[in-house]
Amino acid sequence: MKAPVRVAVTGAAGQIGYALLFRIASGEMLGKDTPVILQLLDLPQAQNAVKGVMMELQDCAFPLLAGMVATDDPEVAFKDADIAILVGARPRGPGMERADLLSANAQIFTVQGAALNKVASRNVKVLVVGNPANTNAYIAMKSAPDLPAKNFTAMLRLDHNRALSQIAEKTGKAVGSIEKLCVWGNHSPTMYADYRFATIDGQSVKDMINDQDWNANTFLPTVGKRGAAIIEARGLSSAASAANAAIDHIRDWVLGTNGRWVTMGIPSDGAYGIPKETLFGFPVTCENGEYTMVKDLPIDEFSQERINITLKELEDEKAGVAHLL
Ligand SMILES: NC(=O)C1=CN([C@@H]2O[C@H](COP(=O)(O)OP(=O)(O)OC[C@H]3O[C@@H](n4cnc5c(N)ncnc54)[C@H](O)[C@@H]3O)[C@@H](O)[C@H]2O)C=CC1
Ligand SMILES: O=C([O-])CC(=O)C(=O)O
Repeated sequence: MKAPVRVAVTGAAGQIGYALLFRIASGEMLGKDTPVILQLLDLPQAQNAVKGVMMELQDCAFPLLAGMVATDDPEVAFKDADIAILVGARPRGPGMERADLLSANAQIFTVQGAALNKVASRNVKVLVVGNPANTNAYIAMKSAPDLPAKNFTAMLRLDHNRALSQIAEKTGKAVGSIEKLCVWGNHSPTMYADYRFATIDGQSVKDMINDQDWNANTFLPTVGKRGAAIIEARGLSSAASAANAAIDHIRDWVLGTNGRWVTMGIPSDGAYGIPKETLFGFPVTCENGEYTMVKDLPIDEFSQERINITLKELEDEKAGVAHLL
């Protein structure tokens, strides 16, 4: 048995928290040989609800659950954390865009970035889920100057998974057979899900679909507006699929992807003309606990236009929070 891994989860009493914690404790995120200690953060008024979730976790008798802490203090929640999943933030309701949450949520991430900086493991892997996820991850990263910037990531995996399923449906092939898909940019309707490089059993997905009208007018809007469609249908934003994407993101980062591409929101190193440190969705592969961006992909005119639009939105969001940093 390995040593326990300290996993901090914020927003532990929320709906994503409820779909996430049991799967982490059962070993689905870090493997069936890795015990975990859950360090749960939520607001003071949610502490009772967190206690209830902890009682249920206890009642599952998970052999891998080596300990639990509940707190409203980020410096307690992040103490020596190896992994920090920052979910706690306000979700949007019908008619809102994720960027509308910026003023409500931005300050959460200055405080939590500073707390991570002070008390977390120096190798902590941070995943920001709370919206707007890219800019919140950027704020946390800038608020934690003593931690490596590369440790701060934003969740684009739900978009990636949504795109996989749309392509599987269109081609009639199995989701698991699709390789080399990626989603560029912001977790917002401007994201650019790109199947130009994707293959199924070695065959080009672009050639199989061969329908640019479907790409531009059906696929991209469906993936880009899926979060809003779920809010419309459920009256609440996605929770189980978001928790599932968070599990996928951390599992792949920690345990590796065996050469397969996945999408992560990561600080740019300047590649593809994306300014350094911009938290942007890129194709990556993961190995030995590190991600590596897939470089030197050709960007055609349509793709460049889409990338410019999502970049512009991120730059505007960044300008909007400059006063906090
Ligand atoms: N990146 C992505 O793909 C996705 C992101 N989201 C976002 O995730 C966030 C959480 O969503 P839900 O769980 O559905 O919301 P929720 O409202 O059910 O739960 C949020 C929880 O966070 C807590 N919280 C609020 N401020 C906090 C703080 N400063 N510290 C610690 N906890 C705090 C609340 O008390 C609540 O328990 C939202 O911002 C939502 O928009 C949701 C789906 C997908
Ligand atoms: O749409 C929302 O507000 C929640 C979310 O980020 C998603 O489902 O992609």
